[in-house]
Amino acid sequence: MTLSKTERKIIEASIRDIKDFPKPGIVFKDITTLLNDHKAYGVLMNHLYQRYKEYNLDFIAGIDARGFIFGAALAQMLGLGFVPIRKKGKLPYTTISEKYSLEYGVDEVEVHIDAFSAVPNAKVLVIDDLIATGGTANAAATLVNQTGATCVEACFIIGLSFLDGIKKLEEKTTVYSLIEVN
Ligand SMILES: O=P(O)(O)OC[C@H]1O[C@H](OP(=O)(O)OP(=O)(O)O)[C@H](O)[C@@H]1O
Ligand SMILES: Nc1ncnc2[nH]cnc12
Repeated sequence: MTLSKTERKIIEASIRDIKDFPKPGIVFKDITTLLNDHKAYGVLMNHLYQRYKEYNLDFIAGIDARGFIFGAALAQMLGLGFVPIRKKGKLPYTTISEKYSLEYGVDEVEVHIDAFSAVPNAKVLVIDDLIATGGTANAAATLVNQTGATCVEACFIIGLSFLDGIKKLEEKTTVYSLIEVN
């Protein structure tokens, strides 16, 4: 199930473009306006629910920080557990971690080693608000797979398809992005 034209229009209209943030030449896709728009947020969450109720998922894993907002709400709607994939140094229990490249330098994400252990061979959806270079999502999918679970799909509200993040991630898992920005 994919987004209808009407659903796409409502969601797209609720996302605000901020030019030259955080630096000149970047158009920042601001999802705070989507979250503030009850109708658009509802259309989005209902679409995600309708799509993923067919997937027989075991967990939703959200990426720090904006992926938590969509991931935790979706997990609750689907009756599934939510797992946070966090930036380094935030999780209290034993973790596994994965480094990834940013435009400048490196960063690292972590997950609790037992996050998916309640279900053997768990099927996991990774979710975030946006994919740009794909470094963050790639590291998240790698972590999920390293725990013994499987990342069956990675979902993004916005995909910056002028970068090759989606293409790279598709080598590892199925990718679904609702709004593609060229
Ligand atoms: O595809 P990439 O090039 O890896 O970039 C995408 C990531 O960047 C943003 O998060 P950010 O690291 O800014 O953290 P935040 O959600 O805490 O703002 C966004 O929410 C994604 O997680
Ligand atoms: N253009 C963008 N807008 C919002 N979040 C981002 N993360 C990486 N690139 C981004």
